[in-house]
Amino acid sequence: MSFTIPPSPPARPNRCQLFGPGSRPELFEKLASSEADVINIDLEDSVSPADKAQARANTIKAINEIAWGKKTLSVRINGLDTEFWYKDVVDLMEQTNGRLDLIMIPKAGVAADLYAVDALVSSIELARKSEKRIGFEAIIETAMGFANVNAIAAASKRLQSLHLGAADFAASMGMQTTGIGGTQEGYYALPPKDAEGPRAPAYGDVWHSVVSAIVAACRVNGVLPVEGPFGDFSDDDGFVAQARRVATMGMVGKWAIHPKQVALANSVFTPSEKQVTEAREILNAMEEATRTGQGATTYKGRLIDIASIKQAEVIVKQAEMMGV
Ligand SMILES: CC(=O)SCCNC(=O)CCNC(=O)[C@H](O)C(C)(C)COP(=O)(O)OP(=O)(O)OC[C@H]1O[C@@H](n2cnc3c(N)ncnc32)[C@H](O)[C@@H]1OP(=O)(O)O
Ligand SMILES: O=CC(=O)O
Ligand SMILES: [Mg+2]
Repeated sequence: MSFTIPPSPPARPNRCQLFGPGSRPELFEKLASSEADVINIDLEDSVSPADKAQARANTIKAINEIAWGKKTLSVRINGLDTEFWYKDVVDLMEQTNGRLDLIMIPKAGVAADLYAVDALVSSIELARKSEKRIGFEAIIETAMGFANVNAIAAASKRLQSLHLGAADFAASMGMQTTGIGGTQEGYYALPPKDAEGPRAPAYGDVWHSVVSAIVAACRVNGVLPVEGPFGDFSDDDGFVAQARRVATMGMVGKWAIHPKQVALANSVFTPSEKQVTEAREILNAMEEATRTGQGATTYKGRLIDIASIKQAEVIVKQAEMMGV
């Protein structure tokens, strides 16, 4: 272990973040009564420019009037290159009653993007003598954000989670796709020309490198790594496959852009009974090994050692936080 110990991320469940446009107030009660851990009301890309002011007003009313229960409540503001974002922040902070938990910053490109929002939020909190400190979420969804992900993850003490936004990321990288997340038709390899058997394509994971970069940046800085949208809400199997891939890589949750995706995300990001039982058995086996002076032993025919304790603890801690 390095002498530098990374901070722990916020200890709250973040398995599913359900999004709804601020311009569709008829959805707000449905967001509040969903099973998602986090609710994101969107003022950005799901709201047309002509609706921005009304969406902001709807959102402020909803934050003040709807019973959000124990949900973490977040609003995605407009990008820092627009004329909308400063008023999003000022109005949200000055006209809500303390129920808002997080502000989501889209298209974060450099650490100073978070610094700028932090300065504005801090000034408003000081002016209002606010006891609550608003947290941040930021989306990595541009080539610039990818290139600067480590600096962005370290940019503000308010930052609680970093997200991959596959749609904008694909556009910014110049990727040849219009699909939002998941397996991409063009990203495959074929067996060599003279290999035996059928020449079936093997699809690769086009998001792998950016997911890995986000997870590492988050783990170094005590921030939660979260996957963004999966646009084809008719494809449950595709959603689950994508969610399982990123859960295996260390992400803690995923967005839902339709209510039918909430249960899918919750099931993937809640450790299963089998995983928890196995993790507890590994901890017991290692306790026994330690008692008899061994650093390594076997569990179900495979090696486990002191590193296995840390792996098993990840799953047990997740299960305890989620009450399973
Ligand atoms: C790339 C990005 O930036 S993604 C993040 C920003 N995007 C968003 O926030 C989009 C969020 N999602 C939506 O706006 C909508 O779900 C859409 C446009 C995709 C589909 O909307 P609809 O055509 O109304 O969906 P559909 O008819 O299947 O809805 C089924 C039911 O779920 C409800 N519903 C739909 N979307 C949502 C939602 N996001 N949250 C809660 N409930 C919802 C509908 O009101 C409907 O309820 P009902 O059965 O009581 O009538
Ligand atoms: O904001 C999300 C995205 O995929 O773009
Ligand atoms: Mg986006």
